[in-house]
Amino acid sequence: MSDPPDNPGPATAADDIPILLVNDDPGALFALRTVLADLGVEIVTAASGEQALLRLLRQDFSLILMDVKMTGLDGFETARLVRSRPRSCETPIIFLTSHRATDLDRSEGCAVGAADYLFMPVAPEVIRAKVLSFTHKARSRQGLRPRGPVQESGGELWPSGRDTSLEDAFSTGAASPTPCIPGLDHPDAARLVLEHAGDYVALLSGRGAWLYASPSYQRAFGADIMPGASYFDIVHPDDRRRVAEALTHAPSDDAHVRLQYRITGPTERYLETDANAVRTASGEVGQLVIVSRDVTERKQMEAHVVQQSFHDSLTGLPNRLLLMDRLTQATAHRERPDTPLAVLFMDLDHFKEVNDTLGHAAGDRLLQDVAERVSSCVREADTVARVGGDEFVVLLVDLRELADAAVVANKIIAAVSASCQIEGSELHVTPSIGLAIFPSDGADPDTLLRNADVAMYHAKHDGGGRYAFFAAEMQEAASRRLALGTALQRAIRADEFLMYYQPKICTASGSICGFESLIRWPQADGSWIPPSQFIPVAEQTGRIEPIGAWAIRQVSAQLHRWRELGIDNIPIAVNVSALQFQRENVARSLADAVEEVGVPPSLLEVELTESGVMSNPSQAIATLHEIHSLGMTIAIDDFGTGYSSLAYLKRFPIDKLKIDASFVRDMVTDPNGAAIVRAIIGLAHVLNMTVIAEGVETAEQSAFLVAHGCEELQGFYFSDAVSNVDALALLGRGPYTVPGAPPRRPS
Ligand SMILES: Nc1nc2c(ncn2[C@@H]2O[C@@H]3COP(=O)(O)O[C@H]4[C@@H](O)[C@H](n5cnc6c(=O)[nH]c(N)nc65)O[C@@H]4COP(=O)(O)O[C@H]3[C@H]2O)c(=O)[nH]1
Repeated sequence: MSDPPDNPGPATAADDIPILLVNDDPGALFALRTVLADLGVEIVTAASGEQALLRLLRQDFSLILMDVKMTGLDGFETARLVRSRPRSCETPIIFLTSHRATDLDRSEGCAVGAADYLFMPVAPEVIRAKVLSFTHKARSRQGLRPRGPVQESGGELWPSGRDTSLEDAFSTGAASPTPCIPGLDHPDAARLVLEHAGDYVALLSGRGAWLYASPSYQRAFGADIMPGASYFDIVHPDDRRRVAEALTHAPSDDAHVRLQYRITGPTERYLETDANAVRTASGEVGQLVIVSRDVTERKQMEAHVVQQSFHDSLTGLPNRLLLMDRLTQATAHRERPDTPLAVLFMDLDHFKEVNDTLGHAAGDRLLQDVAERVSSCVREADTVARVGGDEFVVLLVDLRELADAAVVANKIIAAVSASCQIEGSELHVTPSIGLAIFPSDGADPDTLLRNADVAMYHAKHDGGGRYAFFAAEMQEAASRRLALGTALQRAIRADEFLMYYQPKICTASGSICGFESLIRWPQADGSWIPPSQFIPVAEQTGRIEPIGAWAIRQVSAQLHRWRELGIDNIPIAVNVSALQFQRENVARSLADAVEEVGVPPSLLEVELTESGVMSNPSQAIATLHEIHSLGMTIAIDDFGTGYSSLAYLKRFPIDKLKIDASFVRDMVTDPNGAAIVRAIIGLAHVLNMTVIAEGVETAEQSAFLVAHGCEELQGFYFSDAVSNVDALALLGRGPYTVPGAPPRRPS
């Protein structure tokens, strides 16, 4: 390689087109020159943008490596002038800049036609590779370009409109080029370049022994780097073979092989390495140039992002996304199709009550606890995922036989049902589990999950704390529920419901002391869909609100019509579902409905189920007081079927307890049933409440209830629920004879 003369003569042969290094920092120019010294490329230097343009007037270059920030003409401005000149408009320019370069710098560089950007500090190998790549390209283009000396002047050098004052400025004041000191072996040069390289740079023998390590490598791995020692000693044992194999395939051209691996040490750290091989004449790897950087933080960040995207943040379990992926893998690549694969869909019974009574923090703690318990019941290869609030899915992949799925389900039920201490409270929760088996219950992940969910619904419906295998009939039932939900939507829009009224009989007088409104849904074929079927579906599908609002309006309108007929002392009870009751504005909507038709609120009785009120007693107490303060009567329906807290019962403004029909049915035959009924009546009276019994079908039942002090009776023995017209007729008839009640004197 020869230094360029200050006053170069005719352009060099195209085979040997020099490159131009432009930098106003002599130290940087020196370092660059040194790095590129042994590439066999002629190097010309310029200490400013102006000097670079001057050089371009005299000769062509295969590549310009130019600093962006220079005093005088900066890199971008110089590039613009280079580009505006037809002779050099295609000369590739690589900008060298610091890591602090802003995106604005980058876009400006692109605008002026930067071929590449190198951010300092940069590994010498990278610069060398780039330079080689561009000079190769220039060589291959050489035949296409007109050769010959560069003309010093004339319109073809710069197009018209150029800044001639600039041209004049650098063509006269030509600063002398930086003196050139050749040789990579210059100790200062090597130190200057390599000490400032941010990456770790090393030269290894073909067998991986250290030949050279940059100071940065030495700082990081100190004692491990010894002459003759193997580079692979710093590579994690599990990654050594892979790294060694990859390095034997390292390319020797301007490409490189990139690999990531762990390094030895007390903590897990990762290197990312670009490797080039220097091959012998026979093609063997003679030496390896490796440029590495520590990417541990990046890997940790990536791992964190993956963890976040595929795992549930509360329990750390796989989320639905990861579950679906595992399920897809498991069903698509079944290695042993003869071994069953089971999907367990699990939901906690009454989880909402834990959340409502103990708060969300306790609920979260419980979910974490459940996650651990379920995970402890399955094998490593199985997957436990959390797919919703209190919903978990277990994918069992390694079952010997189908019955094992039931064994695991039982194990999970036992583990989850064991009591646990959460924030000072002892909790008992039970799970309901549905099982679906691949492929008989579903050949794809979606169907399997859906059917396991359907089976879970059945397990819950049967009382919870149990499992159920999916059966085709369940799907039919689920489809029926779905169809019912859709039909309900249509019925709401088409106003297809009717309100019926069942009388309540006063045991003392035998007269009707009120009605319970009961919704009816007539069908085109003359049949009815009972509310016990469609009200739960309406609750599950979010359609209970419009139905509940309709019922309240209907009852208010009925009360209004009767008042117009002079009947103003017969209250009507309306059923308010648990979901409706939990809405913030339930008292307001009740008040609005009666106000709208001018009916006194005292004529409206509100029937709430025991479980609806007790699921969140602290919230219920406020709502109950609100309703009560409006002047409405409050009755607790189905009393005895749920779990009432006596402490709350005392504090609730409840007027009436309604004994559930199941107790009424059993009480005359079952001593326990009788005891329960007596206890409810006694409790109500102690708490100053009235008692009503529903489902009274026989004279015997009536007599028992009357004998124990029950004030009101309701049931088929007296009357079924009837239309509003028939209800009016019932009001017109005389009092009922109430079995067990003392005979009345004729009035
Ligand atoms: N075996 C027997 N049954 C008797 C007897 N007397 C009355 N019944 C039935 O027992 C149920 C009593 O209503 P509920 O406990 O409030 O239970 C109601 C109530 O929870 C709900 N429901 C009915 N109408 C409405 C409504 O408008 N809104 C809401 N949210 N729920 C309603 O649907 C449930 C069932 O209502 P229905 O099918 O009308 O069934 C009614 C009624 O027809 C009897 O002597 N023997």
